[in-house]
Amino acid sequence: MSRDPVLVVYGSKRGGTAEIAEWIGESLRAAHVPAQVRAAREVHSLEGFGAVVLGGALYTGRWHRDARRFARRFARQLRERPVWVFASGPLDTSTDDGSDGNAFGAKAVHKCANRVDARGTALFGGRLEATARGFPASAMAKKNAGDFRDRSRIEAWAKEISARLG
Ligand SMILES: Cc1cc2nc3c(=O)[nH]c(=O)nc-3n(C[C@H](O)[C@H](O)[C@H](O)COP(=O)(O)O)c2cc1C
Repeated sequence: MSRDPVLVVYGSKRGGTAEIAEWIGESLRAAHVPAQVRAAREVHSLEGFGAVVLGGALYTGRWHRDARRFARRFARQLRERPVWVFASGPLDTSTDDGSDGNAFGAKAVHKCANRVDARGTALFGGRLEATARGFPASAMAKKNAGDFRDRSRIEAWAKEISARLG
């Protein structure tokens, strides 16, 4: 097994995707794979990391800017390492079967994943709190608030990663 830690990085606006990244980090460590979790915009080098899991929230059909920038900035280094990509978005259970479901923006995520030769890409449900402030989130929250992140599915995905790194 590679001794270098896995870097789990995320772009998140309202914290839901950041928490998914933490769950992934915890699952990797539980499988004896060292992992560090960071906000994508705070990472300035991939040196010392053996693999990367890059995730971002979906907003208006786009992957979070920090995730896109990270993929662009480190494209070459990412292609030299095992990489997995995820996105969190739909406020429903449509991705629970492993498909892209109603994830508006999934295409852009797959495109980015291809560019960095990702070994796997997963789309997860999102979370929008009923108390979300600011427009249009507050208006959306009136109809679509809820937590659609399936933690056990996310942990199973992380376990697959640890098995492939092992
Ligand atoms: C204004 C707004 C736009 C959104 N646009 C999309 C979208 O285009 N596609 C999608 O799948 N989810 C969309 N969502 C759902 C978010 O991706 C979901 O709430 C996600 O969990 C947010 O992650 P974060 O808490 O890490 O910011 C949108 C949510 C809001 C509030």
